[in-house]
Amino acid sequence: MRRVALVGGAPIVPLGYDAPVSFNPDIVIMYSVDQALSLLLDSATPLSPLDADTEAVALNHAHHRVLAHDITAPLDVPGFDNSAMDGYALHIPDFAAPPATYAIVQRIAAGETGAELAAGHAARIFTGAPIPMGANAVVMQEDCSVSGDTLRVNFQVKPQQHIRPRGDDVRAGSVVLRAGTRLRAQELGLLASLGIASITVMRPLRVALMCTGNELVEPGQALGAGQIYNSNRYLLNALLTSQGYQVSDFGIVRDDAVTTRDTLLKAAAEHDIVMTTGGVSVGDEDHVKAAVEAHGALDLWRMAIKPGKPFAQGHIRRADGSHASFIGLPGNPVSGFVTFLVLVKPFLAKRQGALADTTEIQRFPAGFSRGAQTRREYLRANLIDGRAVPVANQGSGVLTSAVISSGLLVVPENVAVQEGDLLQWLPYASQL
Ligand SMILES: Nc1nc2c(c(=O)[nH]1)N[C@H]1C(S)=C(S)[C@@H](COP(=O)(O)OP(=O)(O)OC[C@H]3O[C@@H](n4cnc5c(N)ncnc54)[C@H](O)[C@@H]3O)O[C@H]1N2
Ligand code: MOO
Repeated sequence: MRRVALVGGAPIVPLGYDAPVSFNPDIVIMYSVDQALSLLLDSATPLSPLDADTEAVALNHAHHRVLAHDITAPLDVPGFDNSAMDGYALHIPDFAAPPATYAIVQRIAAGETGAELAAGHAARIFTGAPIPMGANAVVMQEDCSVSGDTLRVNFQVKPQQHIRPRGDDVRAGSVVLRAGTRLRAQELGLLASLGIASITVMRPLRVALMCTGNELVEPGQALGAGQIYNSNRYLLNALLTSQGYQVSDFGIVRDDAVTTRDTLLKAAAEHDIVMTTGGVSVGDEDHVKAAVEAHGALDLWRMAIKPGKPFAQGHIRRADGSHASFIGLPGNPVSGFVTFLVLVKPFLAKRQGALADTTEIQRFPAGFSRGAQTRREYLRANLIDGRAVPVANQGSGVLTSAVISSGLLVVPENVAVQEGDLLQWLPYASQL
């Protein structure tokens, strides 16, 4: 007979407890977040950059995509010594003490090339223009005076000042980006600076998203008694597309066993990942878990996290014997938001073939005190005067808590917090 762990009476897995790796359907264990995360990551097989899981895309379509191969610079950037300032390129013979005068003999704008500059001569030059042969420094126009064709410099000029040397940014032949890099704006700019017009990236993971619940109504439609709008669909679609995944939106799935099963199987046949919201707790109308167990397996269910305790993960078998990954997010929108950021995001990133996130852990002093809790809690909080202060209403259905906060403050399980204790801080800005 199944023993269902109840809130409060659950066999909470203490920190450091070495839980069995396989899910035993007769015993419902509460995994710690760390255990759950390592189970998830261990089970996340990356798409292979060697097979059909790659595609060539133009740079403008590569935002958020993951590089399939290392990128080696085909050229130096900049490709020539150039001026960092609007001013004058000088051929200074001896860098003697000021003042000094130079004959202005040429003018070089960006995109042009100049002639060799003789000793004691100056070239009018503009930012980005090539430094002419012979020039060994640039002075800013506001630092010197011009009279006719003569330039007067009243200060000590340093050799090579304001000259951006060839290869200063990137040297030809160096590896500039590693396979598995997720392309942000700055990586796209760098690739363009190398003249690269299209790149090979991993095909995006195909994610089927469905929201279960008879109470759900799409925005734009009238609400009946007891109904609510489907917020998870929009929240999760945005989270998934912000990471570059290809989302198939299955909309609302009604709470009945057959519809749930049929939709899950159809989604599994055509997608890498099947993601559901709702229906993973212990209620009679929670059909998702049962369908996954019947047509695959749950590898993970319930963990000591707040919000997000009923989080489920597993796989669904396809007709050909392969399987799709299953992610069952709790129905409460903030629980889905938090478990997506903490667990699903790194899982999907690894499945996609992205390099692991190596962002350094940030910590901030707690702006509050409170007793120990058995679940690790991710409080929606703000940084105020250098302290992390949770927003007032932390309900797992209270989406405004995620809107008015700037990140998640992590309160470890079984630890009492004293004001000033350093707690891990996960800013949304680095998450989304
Ligand atoms: N007896 C117990 N009841 C509950 C437990 C428990 O351990 N024992 N856990 C609670 C916790 S914690 C959570 S979280 C929820 C999660 O339940 P489910 O994942 O099965 O989700 P539902 O019951 O379907 O919905 C929960 C809640 O969220 C609302 N919801 C669902 N989908 C959406 C959506 N797409 N957009 C907006 N809101 C949605 C739904 O109406 C419910 O209010 O279970 C607790 N119960
Ligand atoms: O874990 Mo639930 O997400 O506390 O509301």
